[in-house]
Order: sequence, then structure tokens, then C-alpha cells
Amino acid sequence: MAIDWKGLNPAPVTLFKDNGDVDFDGNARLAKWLASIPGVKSLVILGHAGEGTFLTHDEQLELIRVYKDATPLPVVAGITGEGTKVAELEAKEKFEAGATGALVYPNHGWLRFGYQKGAPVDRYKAVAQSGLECILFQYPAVTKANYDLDTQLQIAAVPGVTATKNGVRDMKRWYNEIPALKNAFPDLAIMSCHDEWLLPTMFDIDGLLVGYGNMAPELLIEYLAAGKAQDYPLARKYHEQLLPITRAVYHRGSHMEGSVALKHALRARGLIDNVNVREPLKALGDGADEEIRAAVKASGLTVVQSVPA
Ligand SMILES: N[C@@H](CC=O)C(=O)O
Repeated sequence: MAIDWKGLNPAPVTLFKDNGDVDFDGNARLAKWLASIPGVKSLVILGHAGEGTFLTHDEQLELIRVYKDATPLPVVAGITGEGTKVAELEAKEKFEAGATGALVYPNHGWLRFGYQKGAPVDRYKAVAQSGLECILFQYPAVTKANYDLDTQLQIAAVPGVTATKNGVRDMKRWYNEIPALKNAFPDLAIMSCHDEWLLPTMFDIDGLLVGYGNMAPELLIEYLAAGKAQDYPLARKYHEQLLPITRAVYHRGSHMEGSVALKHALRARGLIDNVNVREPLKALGDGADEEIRAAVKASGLTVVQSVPA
């Protein structure tokens, strides 16, 4: 069954116990809460926000099973294996564990060295053989793992690629490449992942695929609707309302810190009990928790009183 990406696709954080083990029960609880919110379309796990590559192979597969059992929503798994063959096998295992979709990461060697022409499309072809619906993941323009338009068009043509998560962070590229993709592939769902400044992207998208979706799903769904309606004043209102929490979580030293800050925001909303992370993530410094709690309040995000069983 095709995934309907046209809404909010949060990338849940992964919870850990105090002894460092994955807290599967805590993750199931978070999954159930997110899935209970109308407008949430899928849950994208094992990505950056989910500390996917910090989990062992077995933990990754178990987390997919837990999400699959906890929610009727499609479970989308990050595919991060470096080699194309490795990524192909990883996708097969994740499909068998219960995933429906794949967020296909670039080979991370490309971040430093760039890619050879044709290699990205072959990676998608290999992963798509698993039966997972694939998301074309566009990295920021400042990285060498960023795909030129021709490469994006080739990837979008691969059967099984049904959406793109665009994080280019270069509006000149966005304003040219998003229409070109839409023109060539009208059914390709366009999703933004510009967590730290969503506003300029909100008028061109079908959905959001964001870590941000963990902590403010209710408001992001309304914000997305305003963007789709081309209602700039209303979208701007949501942008302003969310600015305190955007600043506290995403305008930090690095996007990596955002994954930790997300946990503080979720704790402030009463959804999780601790802010444990796995190395190489580090705890935030003194004062961060108070700052994030104050931002949650200032953005009008309330403490969640009950989570579906
Ligand atoms: N929002 C981030 C982090 C997520 O994967 C991005 O731009 O990729």
C-alpha cells in the first residue's frame, strides 16, 4: 500500500534507559501518542533525530518491530549502510522486520569526497528492490553529498521512490529544483526538513519530515495547512508562535544538539521521563533544560495529559 506522505511525518527520538539500553516501552508510548494525532502520516525512525546509527543492528530491527506493533501507521526506517550492497541487505532486513518505507541516506563518504555520477541512483535502485517505498533525501547544498538536479531526477524516476525530503538550505536551488521535480514527477511528494527555518519552504510542500514533529505535532499540522492554503499571514503566525521553541531546540551550536534538545522538550511536555542520549551525543549544558521548558511554555505547547494505551 502506498504511503500517504501528505501531512506530518515526524522523526521520533529514540529513548534510552538509565543503564543505556534502548527503552522499547518508552518508544512505544511515544509512537502511540504521535500516531493518535490526526494529520500524522508515518513515523520515520532510525534517522538523525532517532540516533539510528548509534543503535546496534539488532536494536534497530527490534525498534522497527516495536513501532510496527505499537501503531497502525507506516514505519519508515533510515537506511544508512555505506556500501550499496550493504544498504540493499539492510533494506531487505528492515522490510522483513516490518518497515514500509526507507529514508535512504547518502553514503557518508560522499560528504567528504563527493559522489561519482550514477552512484546515488544505483544506491536507490538497490534499496528499492527490498519493497520499501523510498524517500530521496537531499542533503544541504554545503555538503558534497548533495545531489545535483539531474541526479535527483534520476533518483525520482526509480520505481518505488515516492517522496523527497529536501534539506538543501539554499533557496535559489529550492526555487528552481522543487518546481523541476514537481513538473517531471507530479506524484512525487515534496517534504521539507528545514527544521530551523521552515517558513520559506511551507508554501511548496506536500508534507513535513522533521524531528520537530516530535515536540509540536499539533501546531505543525496547522502550520502545514496554512502553507498549503497559501495563507502567508496565518503561516507567519505559526512561525512566530513556534519561534521560542525553534530557537531553543534548533538554533543551537549544531543540529546534533537539536536531537538532545528535542528530548528536553518532550520531557517538558510530559511525554518522556529522561533525556538520556547515546554517544557521540552529549548532554546539553547548564541552563538548557530551564531554557527549553520556558520555550515550550512560550510557544503554547501544553503538557500532554494522557497517551493512548
Ligand atoms: N532536519 C535535518 C535532520 C534530519 O534528518 C535535515 O535537514 O536533514
